[in-house]
Amino acid sequence: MPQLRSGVRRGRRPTATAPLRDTDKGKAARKKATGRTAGKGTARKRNNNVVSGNKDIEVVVVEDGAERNDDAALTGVALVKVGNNNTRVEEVGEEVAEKMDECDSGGRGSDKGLGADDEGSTAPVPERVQVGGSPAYRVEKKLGKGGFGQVYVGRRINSPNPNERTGPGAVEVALKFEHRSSKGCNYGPPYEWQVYSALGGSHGIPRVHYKGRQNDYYIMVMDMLGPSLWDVWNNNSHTMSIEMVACIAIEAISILEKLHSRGYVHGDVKPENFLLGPPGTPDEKKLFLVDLGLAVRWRDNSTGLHVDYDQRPDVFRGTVRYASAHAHLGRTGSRRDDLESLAYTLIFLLRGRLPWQGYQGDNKGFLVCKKKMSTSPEALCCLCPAPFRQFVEYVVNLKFDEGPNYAKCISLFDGIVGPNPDLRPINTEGAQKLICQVGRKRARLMMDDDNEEEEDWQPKKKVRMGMPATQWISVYNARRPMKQRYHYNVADVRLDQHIVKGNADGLYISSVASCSNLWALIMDAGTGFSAQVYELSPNFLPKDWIMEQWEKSYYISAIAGANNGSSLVVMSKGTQYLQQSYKVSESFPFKWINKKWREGFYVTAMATAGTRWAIVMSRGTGFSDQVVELDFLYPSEGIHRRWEAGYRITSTAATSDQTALVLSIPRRRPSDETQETLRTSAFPSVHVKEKWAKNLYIASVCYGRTVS
Ligand SMILES: Nc1ncnc2c1ncn2[C@@H]1O[C@H](COP(=O)(O)OP(=O)(O)OP(=O)(O)O)[C@@H](O)[C@H]1O
Repeated sequence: MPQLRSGVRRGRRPTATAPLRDTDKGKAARKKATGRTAGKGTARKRNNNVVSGNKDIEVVVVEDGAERNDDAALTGVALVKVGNNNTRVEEVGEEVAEKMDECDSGGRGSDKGLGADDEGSTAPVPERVQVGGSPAYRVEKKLGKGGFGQVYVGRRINSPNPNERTGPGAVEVALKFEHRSSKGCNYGPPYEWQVYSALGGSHGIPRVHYKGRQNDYYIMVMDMLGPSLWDVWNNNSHTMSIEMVACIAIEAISILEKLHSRGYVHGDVKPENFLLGPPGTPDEKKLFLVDLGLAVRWRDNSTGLHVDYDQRPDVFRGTVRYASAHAHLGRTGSRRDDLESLAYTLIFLLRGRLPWQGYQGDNKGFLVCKKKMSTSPEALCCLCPAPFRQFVEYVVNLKFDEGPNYAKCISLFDGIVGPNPDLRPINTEGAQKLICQVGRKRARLMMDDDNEEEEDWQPKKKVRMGMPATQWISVYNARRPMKQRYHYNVADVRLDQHIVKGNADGLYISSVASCSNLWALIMDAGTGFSAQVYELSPNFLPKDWIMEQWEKSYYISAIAGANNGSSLVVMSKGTQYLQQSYKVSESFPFKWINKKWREGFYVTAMATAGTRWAIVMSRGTGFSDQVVELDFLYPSEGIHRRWEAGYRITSTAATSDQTALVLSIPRRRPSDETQETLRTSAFPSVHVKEKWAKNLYIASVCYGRTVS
């Protein structure tokens, strides 16, 4: 069954006259299109000589194998040819990730990445510390080291009360050192200080008593805590009882609820960042969450509104093993991400391993995210009690701005732990308070005859199922009635005859796609082109041919690639483009796109061949802004959010792993901005006709990954 996506409609509908259209059988048009004939450079494969001297053309060609081809990972090199002569080498892609898991083989501290090379991690820390009006401390044993700082025991020198255990006068404190040259201190004191000022001492967050700079180090004096959950798991032969993990779930959810209620998301939830209180003290069964260096606001402080949705596929924040799939994909962090990371933390503690451990190399983040998306909650939680699966299912299906039902999540695990809170291996006091609060609120709601609390726990459409599927994605725009024609399952040898016939009928190719090494071809009378050429090539893409056509002032208007590596490139005259570049890459080249955006280029065509991507970017497009939605499944939520913000899909492409949609804001808005999308297993031949009947015409089509 096709899955109909409701589209957006803005502005007036034009007064409809019956649209003119052909069928896939290549029938003659019922009426000749508006007097246009195939232009002077008639749409045929041609081999004219190169005309030199066109200074407006910039060519960016990254040939297969000419670079590391891994834009998503680190730096690559692109050959940039300006005009006909000057070739220079350009660095493309900069390191954007803030913290990454560099070695995922397990082991404490080994999965914390950036910052390890900072001067701060090698320069010796002072032997004596006194900052911000604090007492003087002697620096003792090292407690831990992360990507940003190092944490040591601080022992008060000349303590008036040697029994003072906590608070500003405590004999023993934790000292977190960050070198002034470390990545987190580029603009002064570590960002984490601000977050601790806002959150320190709130339920489950340790208190910071003093902070200040001493010589080269920024130093934070905080409550001394005990082992992390990773330490406990590691010291217990890599196991943890179900009851212990269920208690951790209960208390961790209540800590996150409190942190979220203050407008923040933590951004790096993992076993290493949950610490117990110091052993042998009344807090030894109490859970704390540390490391607020990646915390961000999900709620704007001044407006009180949820922050805006965005996706920057080159930005990764967090730890690879536990990061949410949305974090991998560079989506703005929100409450759902902390809960997804908590779910992975719990499963890790319970099962001792996550299915995406062990990947290495430059594209590790990609492989881990792909595995996360294709692992169903059932597979992830097999052998775990049902509440764990229910929790995973709930959190991976949360929407960007959805308020999680924390109390309901806690109640899932409540049945696993013993009834007497005093006998539980982890103190669940905070969660008890939350459940009581919610209970009181619910009682009030029930008196008001309002059952809102329960609504968000109703079964909803599951987004992540763990079952990969490939489909056709077709995009339809409202247009004045016009002639449009499609062909699909077209073998190489049949292409020419369809194109010649279309041209004779006044049609030009507007989109191309490929499925199973057969081509799909959309031709219509609404392109505005005056001439068109095309090339069917065994290469992805045919560089020499493209450069020849560029010299003759043709610009790439549509591209498609087949699994066998061949490509179909369509170049046209009459586009509004002024300059064009393209890049072929092994992974989606978001860094390159980002760089070209800054130079005034916009994506105007995309294609894939197997796992490779080709992106064409042009100047003079008439777009005022552009964004990318990239996902391991059809990014339905992202598209709806972009639609609401005024974007419309302008290019699509998909591999068998990922779908990419480029959405743009046109400088001149059409009177009817209706756009709809459709996902179908077979080419949507019947559906296209239904769309035509509503004056909706195919604007873009591709075949690839839609379901995970
Ligand atoms: N208050 C504390 N008491 C005891 N140990 C602590 C305390 N704070 C941190 N630690 C230890 O130091 C380690 C590193 O601390 P933290 O996570 O804050 O540093 P980081 O550099 O920000 O780490 P990351 O790379 O995870 O961001 C923790 O995993 C923990 O073992």
